[in-house]
Amino acid sequence: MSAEQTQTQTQAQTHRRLSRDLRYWWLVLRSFRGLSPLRVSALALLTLLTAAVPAAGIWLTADAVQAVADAVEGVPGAGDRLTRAAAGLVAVAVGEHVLSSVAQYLNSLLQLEFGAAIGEQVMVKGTRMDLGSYEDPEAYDRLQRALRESGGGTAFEVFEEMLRTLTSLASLVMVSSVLFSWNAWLAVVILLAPVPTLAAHIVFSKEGYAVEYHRAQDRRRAFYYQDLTTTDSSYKEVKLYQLGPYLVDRYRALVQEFFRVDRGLARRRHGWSAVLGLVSVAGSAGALVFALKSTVSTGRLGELAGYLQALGAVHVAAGGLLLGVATLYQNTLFTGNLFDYLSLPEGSVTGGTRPFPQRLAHGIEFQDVTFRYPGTETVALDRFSCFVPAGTCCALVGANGAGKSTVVKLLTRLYEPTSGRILIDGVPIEEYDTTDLQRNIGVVFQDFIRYEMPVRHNIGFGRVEELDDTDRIRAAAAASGADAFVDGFEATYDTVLGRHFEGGRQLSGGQWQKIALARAFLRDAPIAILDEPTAAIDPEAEADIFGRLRTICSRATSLVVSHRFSTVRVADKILVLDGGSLIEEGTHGELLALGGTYARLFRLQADAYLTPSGAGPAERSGDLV
Ligand SMILES: Nc1ncnc2c1ncn2[C@@H]1O[C@H](COP(=O)(O)OP(=O)(O)OP(=O)(O)O)[C@@H](O)[C@H]1O
Repeated sequence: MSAEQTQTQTQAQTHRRLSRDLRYWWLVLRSFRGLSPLRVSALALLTLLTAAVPAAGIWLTADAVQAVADAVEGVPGAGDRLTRAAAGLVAVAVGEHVLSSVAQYLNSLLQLEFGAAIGEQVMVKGTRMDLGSYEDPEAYDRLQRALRESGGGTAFEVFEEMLRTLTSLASLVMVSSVLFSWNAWLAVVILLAPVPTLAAHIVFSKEGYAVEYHRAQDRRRAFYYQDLTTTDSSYKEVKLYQLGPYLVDRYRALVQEFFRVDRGLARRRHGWSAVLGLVSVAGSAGALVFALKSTVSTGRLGELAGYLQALGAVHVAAGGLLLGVATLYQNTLFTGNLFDYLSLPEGSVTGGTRPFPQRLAHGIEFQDVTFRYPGTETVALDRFSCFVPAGTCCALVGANGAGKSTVVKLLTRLYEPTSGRILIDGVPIEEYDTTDLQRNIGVVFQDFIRYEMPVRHNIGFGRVEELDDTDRIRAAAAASGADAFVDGFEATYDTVLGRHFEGGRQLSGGQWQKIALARAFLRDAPIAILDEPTAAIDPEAEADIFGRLRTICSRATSLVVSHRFSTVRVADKILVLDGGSLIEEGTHGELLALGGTYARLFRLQADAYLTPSGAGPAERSGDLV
């Protein structure tokens, strides 16, 4: 590439970066829209007013010192000038104090308001994102980077730095006009002195950000190792497999690598800052000597006092500018993570306007559905077709990775099929209003949530608008068998579950699962999906739930994913998946008679239970289907 092309490319990059930064600044300012306009404008005005303080101070100091010198010489009127200048200096000092006290108060209020608003926006956005954004590592990294900014602290700092930079600039301009009115050359030297240090700060802030950006995965890994050694859910395994030292070693290796890179950066940053800072110091010292010498020839002592104060004022304003620009640059990049996240496209899964039926009349149909997870080549479903008649209970079985949960994700519209169609009551699924569709599906996922909240919420979240309807919550708990233990709690449905909060009560795995089932039952929706709903529930309770499933989900068309044949056999229809395709379907009896995969696996599991001694059922059959 020629030097000219490289230059053009660099210019284009700079241009792109600048317009991106301008966009982020605009987004930061726009985020203030919902906050108190009076507070925002008062803060901006007060902060900018403080910019006039240094120039006024220099002017008045020069006046006062000259008046003192003239008074000593007995120049007429010098005493009055001195009184005026001294009064001016006092007024400026008091004014600055009042302005900055009020500005600090407004600043702290706005910071609280801003943090709360951004935190809320991040949460709302999280609920609107596609599942793909959570399951794709790159998108998840972006999400995590944004979460780190979700307190709004960095974005607010950008606002503060914009103000500080503007104030410092305004202050420099005003000080310059005073200095230029005295001596142009001296003004130039004083003003340029801080530039080299400024340049070093900007360059290294940029490098620091790039380093942090590229290590996002490793940072997350380090947090993960920390998490494994400090959370209740992983404690038992880490302890008994003695994983502690290994995890600490992995963590240490990562942070040592961070340290190695950061040390290199710190050496260069501080080395260059020291060298370039020396240039700045030399500039200021030269200006000082020049000011002293020129005062000898002009005899204007007031101006000398002004120069000396100006050196300090320029140092402070340039420092403010330096800090403002450097931190503004770095924080703009970090806050970019937040705004990039907030402006991510929402819901690639598109829906229509058709309301979802209260009860299915025909059924659910998958027609030649193929699905690949975004960013992967693996075909999770391969021309999958099936029909689940309305009002029936259909079971999905298949080996691990066969595609069962993927069917659930497509039916619940968490993903869109790559090709093929899903019809509900003969209508393509995308014609239904997505929110309405999701409201009309009661689902228990394999990895359901254990809300660290009262039982009422854990069950009531099935119909959040009816959280206070204790009778319905009780009925749902009775349907899943959760009432048996909840009624035994002192605070019954107001008992807080989990261990994270004070007074929380921990449940067993099976009890949690019954609570999750109650949540889905409460929904009383036309479609019920239970993805491995009873894996942790004892066989007696499982038989009871499934024996009554039709009564519990009386209006529903249900889809049950299970590895347990005792659960599966009661279904009206069983779909057997293998490698993302449907390989067999029928009732339990029909599939046994067919003598295919289902029959083989059923017998394997049944034999394992009937084997009098030796290997236990789990060992013999495992999770074969
Ligand atoms: N989020 C994802 N991103 C990429 N690939 C995925 C994702 N989830 C699942 N897969 C892949 O899709 C295929 C089907 O997975 P799925 O979870 O549907 O299987 P399953 O039948 O439910 O398995 P199991 O019985 O273990 O729950 C598997 O090959 C799996 O590796």
